[in-house]
Amino acid sequence: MDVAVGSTNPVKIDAVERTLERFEPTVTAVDVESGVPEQPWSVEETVAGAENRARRALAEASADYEFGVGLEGGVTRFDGAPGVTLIMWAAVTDGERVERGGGPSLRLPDRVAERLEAGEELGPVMDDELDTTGIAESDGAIGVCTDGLTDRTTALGQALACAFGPFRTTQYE
Ligand SMILES: O=c1[nH]c(=O)c2ncn([C@@H]3O[C@H](COP(=O)(O)OP(=O)(O)OP(=O)(O)O)[C@@H](O)[C@H]3O)c2[nH]1
Ligand SMILES: [Mg+2]
Repeated sequence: MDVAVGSTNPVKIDAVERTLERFEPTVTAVDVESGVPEQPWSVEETVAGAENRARRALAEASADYEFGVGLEGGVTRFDGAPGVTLIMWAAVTDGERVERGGGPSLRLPDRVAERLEAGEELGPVMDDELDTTGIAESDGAIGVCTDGLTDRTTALGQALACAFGPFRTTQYE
């Protein structure tokens, strides 16, 4: 099974390889535009980014690729909930149908949220606050903010499972 992923971020490629392991996929990174801002600021924008990445990755891959996958991280405010929430969404397409799946979400620290509201992007803000380099390519904000109870690979993998599963099960026929 050949899968084209709309990102070159190794953590996203790893999430796809690990989650789909039982299908023994060949996973290829395709450098595509998400078509949304670097830091999406709503569920709609985040889902749109995931869908664009999935469609564009499949369109740019060679013809024998079966699936395009898009993974997108975003932030949003939810009515009635305090602060700014990190969200992540996956989209999978077979070229006709598109399925979407949501991943874990959690409230970001207020000092991080304030900088996002000023227009900054989460990855660089986390690196700056933590004095790390490339946290978005390893544990991610979700790994740091859960004290390692989960990490970005696992979290994105959960979103992917929810978007990919409907292509495998007969429950939707
Ligand atoms: O979903 C996430 N889970 C996390 O735990 C996490 N930690 C940081 N970020 C940041 O969220 C922004 C949009 O993410 P994103 O989908 O554009 O990813 P990315 O920029 O890392 O890769 P890519 O755009 O090259 O594919 C980027 O600033 C990421 O650094 C996370 N996103
Ligand atoms: Mg990005």
